[in-house]
Amino acid sequence: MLQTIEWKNSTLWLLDQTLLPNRIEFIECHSFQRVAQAIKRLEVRGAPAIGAAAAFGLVLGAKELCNDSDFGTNIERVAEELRQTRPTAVNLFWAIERMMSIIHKANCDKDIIDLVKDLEKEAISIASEDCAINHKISQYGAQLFNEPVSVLTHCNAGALATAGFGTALGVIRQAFSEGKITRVFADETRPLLQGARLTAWELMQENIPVTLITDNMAGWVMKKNMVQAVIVGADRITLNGDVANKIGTYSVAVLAKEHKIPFYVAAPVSTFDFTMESGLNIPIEERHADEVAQFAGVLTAPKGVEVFNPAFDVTPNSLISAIITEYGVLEQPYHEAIIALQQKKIKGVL
Ligand SMILES: CSC[C@H]1O[C@H](OP(=O)(O)O)[C@H](O)[C@@H]1O
Repeated sequence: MLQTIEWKNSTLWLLDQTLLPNRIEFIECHSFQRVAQAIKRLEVRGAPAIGAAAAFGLVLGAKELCNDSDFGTNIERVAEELRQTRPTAVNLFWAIERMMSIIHKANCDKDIIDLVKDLEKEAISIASEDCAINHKISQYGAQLFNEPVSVLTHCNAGALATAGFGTALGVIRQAFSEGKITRVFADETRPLLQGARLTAWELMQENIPVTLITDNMAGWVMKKNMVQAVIVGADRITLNGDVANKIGTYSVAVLAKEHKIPFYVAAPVSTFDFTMESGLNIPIEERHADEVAQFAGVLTAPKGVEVFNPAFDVTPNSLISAIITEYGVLEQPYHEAIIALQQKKIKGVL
């Protein structure tokens, strides 16, 4: 499995996901600005992956500020520039907050060089923990399947979207290894085709049977009983269990309800926003019109046409059969289960 993110010799290497599946190239990041640019461009993407990338971006920023007389002020500027990259995935803010807490807890006379070493260790922990978390999510998720089934997934919530192994695709990998999932139907996921370019590619690397479909085929595939479950990732989950995920997820959830197919969400606790009651207030990133009106630089719509290009939508908790986390599977009523998760986190039990 290719490394989505690698910290080597104080340099962050990112697999350039905009070039997949045709080219495998890595971006060498020596500055936090280059990391911020990679997040904005989706050269690195996926909620856990952008959180880990931002954490290393902060390390790069701190190293640049080692001899800065106003380190405290300027590292905040680095954090803010990284926060501004993408608004929806809460993992980005969670990771930046976790890194900044290392700085805020350091006493004033701590040597900056030592502080940078602490930050580097924290970023490495965020990435390595994510891998372990993915495996826990995958084991819990695989237990939801008792007989061989085909599943549908949307976008890419795989190793490419995390620091390794994946959330929704992690469950698929684990369930496939146990003979419980026999085929995956991957929505191409317009406009940026994370399903066609990334999910189909990831699964084919491991000989997991995958059938690529266009987004508008999902309903018919369900109607024809070609899939028996849906599993997707998440970018932000609120206290009541509403889920923000790639645009088109809400439509898939409505179709799954109509066809009485279970709709599962797989996500680490770092994707939960414990400050937000419901999905009503989740900021939805809107991206450039060209992503919709062009393909590979070729106009596929009249020049100048008005475009609405939200990168995410929100699925209400009522459409979600279960939320799979590294601490187990949450079921309705989600508010109680998520508050309990929050209490354990506060007590340090998690
Ligand atoms: C485990 S990744 C979660 C999530 O992130 C993706 O969005 P993007 O490709 O724009 O970063 C997609 O919504 C995945 O499901």
